[in-house]
Amino acid sequence: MEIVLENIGRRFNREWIFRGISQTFIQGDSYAILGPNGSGKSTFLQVLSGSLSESEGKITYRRNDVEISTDHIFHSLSIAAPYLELIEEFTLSELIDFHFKFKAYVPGFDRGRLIELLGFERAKNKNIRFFSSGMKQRTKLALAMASDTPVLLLDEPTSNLDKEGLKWYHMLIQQFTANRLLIICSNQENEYDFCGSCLNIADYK
Ligand SMILES: Nc1ncnc2c1ncn2[C@@H]1O[C@H](COP(=O)(O)OP(=O)(O)OP(=O)(O)O)[C@@H](O)[C@H]1O
Repeated sequence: MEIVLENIGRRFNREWIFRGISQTFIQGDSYAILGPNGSGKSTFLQVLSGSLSESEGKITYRRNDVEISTDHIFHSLSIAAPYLELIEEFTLSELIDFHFKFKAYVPGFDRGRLIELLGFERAKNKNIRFFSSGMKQRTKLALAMASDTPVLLLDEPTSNLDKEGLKWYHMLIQQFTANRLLIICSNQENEYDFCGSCLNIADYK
């Protein structure tokens, strides 16, 4: 899988958030999207994922040399981001089953193993509404990691995680990201210091 950006720009009304980004993202590599608060990292990730349109330029998604349209790219992506809410009315077990109606598990995984990975055996029948913010963040990360997609997009992956959570996040990165295209939006070095390339969104104003 590769994502090719040619001269991409996005504006809201008259304000350009970024312009002139040309970059090829290749499966098997990891990339950090950097920049201070409000610089446009999340906007960039949403454009990259096809959930927000670009204002100028061109994005091409290709898998095994076959082009994928923006309308179908969702199937190839997993996203964990603060603005993507979990369904609060579901229990953890229900949420997992719902999520995996739309995505396949990575080989060897199922609901039980995912709950084990989360360490939430005692919370599996608890409504998401009653989860702490850290528990919700762990859940978002685990759902994305355990989905069998070539592309993994993470926005502020360790927000609300404690020290143990940070270690757990690094374990997930080790276990689940080999041979995938990993893109992380961050302004915290310990979230992305293993990434092979960095792109600073503030350079594209
Ligand atoms: N729907 C929108 N309409 C107008 N402006 C928007 C919209 N969404 C985002 N913006 C603006 O785009 C800019 C970039 O926001 P964005 O959330 O992408 O930044 P960020 O780098 O992810 O920030 P943070 O690190 O704080 O999460 C901000 O000035 C924000 O106000």
